[in-house]
Amino acid sequence: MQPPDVLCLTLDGDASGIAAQLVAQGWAVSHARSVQAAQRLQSNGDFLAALLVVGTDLPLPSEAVEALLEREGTEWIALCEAQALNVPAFRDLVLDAFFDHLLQPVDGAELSLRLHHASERAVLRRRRHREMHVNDALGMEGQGPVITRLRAEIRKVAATDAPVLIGGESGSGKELAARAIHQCSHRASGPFVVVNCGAIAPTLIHSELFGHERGAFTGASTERRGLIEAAHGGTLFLDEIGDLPMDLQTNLLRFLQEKTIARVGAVRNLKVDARVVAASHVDLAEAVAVGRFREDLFYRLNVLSLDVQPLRKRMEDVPVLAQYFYQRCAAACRTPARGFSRQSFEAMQSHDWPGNVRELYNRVQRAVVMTERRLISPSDLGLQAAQGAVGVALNVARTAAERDVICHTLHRMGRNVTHAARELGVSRMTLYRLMDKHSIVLDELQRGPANGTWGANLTPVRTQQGEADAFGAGR
Ligand SMILES: Nc1ncnc2c1ncn2[C@@H]1O[C@H](COP(=O)(O)OP(=O)(O)OP(=O)(O)O)[C@@H](O)[C@H]1O
Repeated sequence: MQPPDVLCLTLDGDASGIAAQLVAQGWAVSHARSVQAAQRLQSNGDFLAALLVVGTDLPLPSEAVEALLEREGTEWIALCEAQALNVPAFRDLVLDAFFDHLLQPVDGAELSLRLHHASERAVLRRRRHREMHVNDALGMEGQGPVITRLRAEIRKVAATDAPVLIGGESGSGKELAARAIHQCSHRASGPFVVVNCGAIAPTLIHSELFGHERGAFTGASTERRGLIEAAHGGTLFLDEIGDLPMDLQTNLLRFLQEKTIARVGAVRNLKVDARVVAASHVDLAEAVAVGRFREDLFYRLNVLSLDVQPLRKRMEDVPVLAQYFYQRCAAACRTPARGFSRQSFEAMQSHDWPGNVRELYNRVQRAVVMTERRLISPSDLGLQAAQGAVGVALNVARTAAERDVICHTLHRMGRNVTHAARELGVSRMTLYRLMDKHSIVLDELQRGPANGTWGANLTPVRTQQGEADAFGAGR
């Protein structure tokens, strides 16, 4: 087994004795004698635990040390003389930024034990960071204000158990929003059952939803659990709720009020614990007004409501969604395509997307499968090339350019963050923040750019040349 790595930074004095003790305890010690050297080691290695050995030269060069300590994923232990803790600035730093501290002279076994604890803590922190990152987007791509607000609303409604009614045009992402509510809720480990009320034959829908007992009707040779029961402990997603026949609306209302159902042909009721999330692309208030939907059920379902906006009202998300779908499709099939042409992005920006996100997905999927080009063209997408200068929003272009420059510089500097930061004229901390913002992972830069560009989250930027100017998707 590989010995665990520890970074040991000594700012003054001699720590060779401590390093020797750690080696004797089975640690692989990377020793640095300056903050810069420690930063270099940290950029090239992966340390769960690190040790700062402090002598008498206090206070420390605070900004540089703080930047080092702030780096996500490493837990630090301070090793100092007792009187060092009388220096208020150092004492505060120890309290605020270190996992633990030990006083000199130190016992090697004790130090090793604390470093193991620190490593375990770093593993936990990294896991939480990863999970938060995954949960951040709730599986919903897009960075614009509309989708950001929707994600915030989803988190709020997920914290309750009340019914939710989701409105929005077909293909806009209502089911995805319902899944996100389920996944953010305390029911996440339970089932998520989807019922498309418009797709089940009226003669079957009652027994599909509520189940039936044996012999309840001709052909019911065995008892059967319905979809509501199948959602016990989880979430029942009723899509196209406006298509539910009137008599079943009454039964559903009873379920919402009493949390019990009766299977067809049953003599007793069953208790079912399922949260109901319903969606409709028709205006249910209007359906109520014309007598096609029960008013009491509407109010019962509409306790909390979410509106998923059509794609044409959040065009800033189109490039991000297109890249996301491209990557998904390209990973699943052989395609010569390496990204979209500039004209494609322009054509996507001028299209009205009546079929919303589903239409965008279908167009990209078709293009990835069918194209014979390196860069997907508007015709591959089945779109007209945009007329005139339809551009990409300036902020979108800026973001893409910023990411590209950072990736290129890090790659050129052998993924050394310190050198790249110097080259870019920013501090290391700023560079780390920017890498975080653009989801840049150092390891992934090893392979180099596809088509000379770093595409993962890139969106188009206008250049002077023709169709060949585009961002690849960085596969
Ligand atoms: N923000 C998003 N990020 C990634 N994929 C999305 C996003 N929004 C929608 N999609 C995808 O678009 C497709 C349509 O979404 P969804 O089925 O949720 O729409 P819907 O509004 O429920 O449609 P319908 O009304 O026809 O049932 C799905 O493949 C879904 O995964």
